[in-house]
Amino acid sequence: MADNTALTDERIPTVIADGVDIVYRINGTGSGRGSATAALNRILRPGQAQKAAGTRMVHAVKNVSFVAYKGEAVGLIGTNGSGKSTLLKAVAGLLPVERGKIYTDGQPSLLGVNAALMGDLTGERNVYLGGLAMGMTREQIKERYQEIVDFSGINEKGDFISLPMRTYSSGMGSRLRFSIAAAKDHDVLLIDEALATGDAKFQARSAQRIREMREHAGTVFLVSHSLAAIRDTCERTLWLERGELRMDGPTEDVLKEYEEFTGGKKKPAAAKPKPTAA
Ligand SMILES: Nc1ncnc2c1ncn2[C@@H]1O[C@H](COP(=O)(O)OP(=O)(O)OP(=O)(O)O)[C@@H](O)[C@H]1O
Repeated sequence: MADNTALTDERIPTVIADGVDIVYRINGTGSGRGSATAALNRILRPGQAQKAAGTRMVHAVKNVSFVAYKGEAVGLIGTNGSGKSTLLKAVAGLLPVERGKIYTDGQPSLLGVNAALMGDLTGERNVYLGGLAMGMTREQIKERYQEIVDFSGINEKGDFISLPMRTYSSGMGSRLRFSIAAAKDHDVLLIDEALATGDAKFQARSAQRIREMREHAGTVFLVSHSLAAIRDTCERTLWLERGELRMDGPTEDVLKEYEEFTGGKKKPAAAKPKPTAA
């Protein structure tokens, strides 16, 4: 019999980012930007017109490299505008890279985009729509429908699932989106802030579901400003700052540095004198 022990111990890479740069180009930041002549110029003389129209470039992600493995939950943190969502969109294949390469094993699903839900439809219709968008069959969705609704907790306070989704609070909307996405096992699941809007009970439930998804399938990426959600869910964290990968390591180590950087957890200050009773 063949000895597979060496193979089972091997870590399987699911996402490889190799020296990735992502640049946004914003047209029409110069003078005459709105005119038809400027638009025609842009088509006929792209090089010249780019200058005249004042095309601005935003270098959102700079030379980022990492390897994520099967069974890992990876947190992505950084201050506002540091490039987290941009990097996630590129991993999902929704944004082109300027330089470098991103390799993925399987189809990554970006939560909230794959579940392309519609505000005018009821929650129930959206469960079907989101399920179909993720490649589930009508029968599979029917089978899991009650489980999805129960997990979302949408109906805990009344029959909300039969109301249009636009009537939901932002927390209710993101709970339903997460529940739909979580109904399927994903090769690579990318979650952008989805947990931050749910209440504490839902956050605990979704953290548990992410752990299950990691066991059953591939890799989970979680972008969040909630360091508690990152701590609960991810054992490894990437810290992006101004588009650069500043740190990649065990969550506790990275969060410690990050908290010091953002001033979230300062070193204990010298004790203030207690006010004396008058
Ligand atoms: N569609 C876009 N067009 C042009 N520039 C963009 C676009 N989206 C993002 N950017 C720029 O790219 C940079 C990174 O933005 P990104 O949304 O990836 O950051 P983030 O870390 O996810 O921020 P936040 O924590 O605030 O959500 C920012 O400077 C932002 O202005």
